[in-house]
Parts: sequence; C-alpha cells; structure tokens
Amino acid sequence: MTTIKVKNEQEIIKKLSSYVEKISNDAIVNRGRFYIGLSGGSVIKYLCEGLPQVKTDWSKWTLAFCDERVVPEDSDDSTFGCYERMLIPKTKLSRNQFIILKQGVTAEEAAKDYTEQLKEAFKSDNFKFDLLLLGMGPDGHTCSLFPGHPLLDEVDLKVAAITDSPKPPPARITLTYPVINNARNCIFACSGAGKAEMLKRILKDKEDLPAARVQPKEGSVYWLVDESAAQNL
Ligand SMILES: O=C1O[C@H](COP(=O)(O)O)[C@@H](O)[C@H](O)[C@H]1O
Repeated sequence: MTTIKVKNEQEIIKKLSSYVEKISNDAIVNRGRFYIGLSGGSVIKYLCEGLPQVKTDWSKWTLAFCDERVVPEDSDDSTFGCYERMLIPKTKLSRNQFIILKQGVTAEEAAKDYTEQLKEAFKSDNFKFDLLLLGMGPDGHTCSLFPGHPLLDEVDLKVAAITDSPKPPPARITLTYPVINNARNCIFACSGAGKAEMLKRILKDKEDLPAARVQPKEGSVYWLVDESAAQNL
C-alpha cells in the first residue's frame, strides 16, 4: 500500500491522470487492451477534468463501473450518465466502450446482467481489471460496500445487488471483493477535510472498514490524498 500526499484537489487530478496514463499504456503494450473500473461521487470530477489530457490509445479501453446506481441513465444519480455527459465528449471514447447497466430491471436482474456483460468483455469469468479508480465515503464505504453490510462477506457473486444502500439512491449494483482484490491496481483518490477523520481511521488506526479491505492479492493499492484530507495522518 502506497500513500501519495499532494497539495490540493488540482494536484490530485494531475497525479491521478499520470497514473492512468502509465497504467493504461503498460496494459495496452503488454496485453493489447486496458480494462478500467470507474467510480461515482467525487472521482467523477477528477476524471472528467484530468482524463482528456491523458495520452493513450482510447480505442483500446474497456470501461466498467465499480458500482452503479439503479436509476435511469438521464438521472443525475446515474454514474454512467455523468461520464456520458462530461467525459465522452472530451475524449475519443465512445458509448459502446462502456459496460452499462441494463435499464428498466430490478437491481438483482441488473447485477446478473452486468456479470454476463463482464464475462463477454473479459472473454472469461476471471474479471481482472488493470485499474480500479475508487472513492471512499466519509463512512468508509467504497464502491457500494457499506460498513456492517452483509455484502462485505460476499464470496460467490462477482457483481451484487444492494437495495438498502444507506446512501441514496438505495438500489445499486457493486463489484464485490473477489473482483476488487483481483485487480492489478487500485487507486483511491480523496480530497478535502471531510475525508480526514475516516482516512485516519483507515490508514493510521487500521480499522476494519470497507475501504480498508481493498487489498489486491497480487496488485497494488495507492491512496492519493491531498493535504486537507491527510491532516490527521
Ligand atoms: O455513492 C458513492 O459513494 C462513493 C464515495 O463517494 P465520494 O463522493 O464520497 O467520493 C463512490 O466511490 C461510489 O462510486 C458512489 O456510488
């Protein structure tokens, strides 16, 4: 686990983009394709501002979601909807490179369908992402894995439904730890004082919270934090 401290949110955006550039280009050179998992929340802004500057072969990217909300794509709560409006027009990415939640079905059906879409994208049921870009909520959640929730112990499903998310909206799908901890790289990006207390509990006090369970078996975890978020470390 590596912690990288930078000055402010703008520096987070720059650093995050340089990691994405390096990891994407390595994946493309070594394996011909780059598989990335995107998160919602604050990470959306970092990526929509930073990724358009990345030098990469966009045609080799496959983009999935670490979690997604079960809402219509034109809802402000749809993570894909945000990237569709704010990232796609600024890059050479196209909609068909994103693995998108099936619309008009229950969370359970959407999670099953998402699993099938991932199988097709990876041409295998070993979902090995080159990079997962993760956020950490002020309660320590990551993806849609919340403190004390039974999904923290899910070992069979690779993509699970949740219908009682404590953070609205309640219905979501999420990658589970067997997939998260199979990734080659995971990067958390956290900025602002609102994340300071939880960062201390996770990185200094080593409390067993959902974001702390991101420990890829053979991969790397980076915590990219700004000075305000790191004030208690
Ligand atoms: O609801 C969600 O929250 C987390 C954390 O969001 P943040 O705004 O506190 O960074 C996010 O990573 C996840 O994708 C999202 O669905």
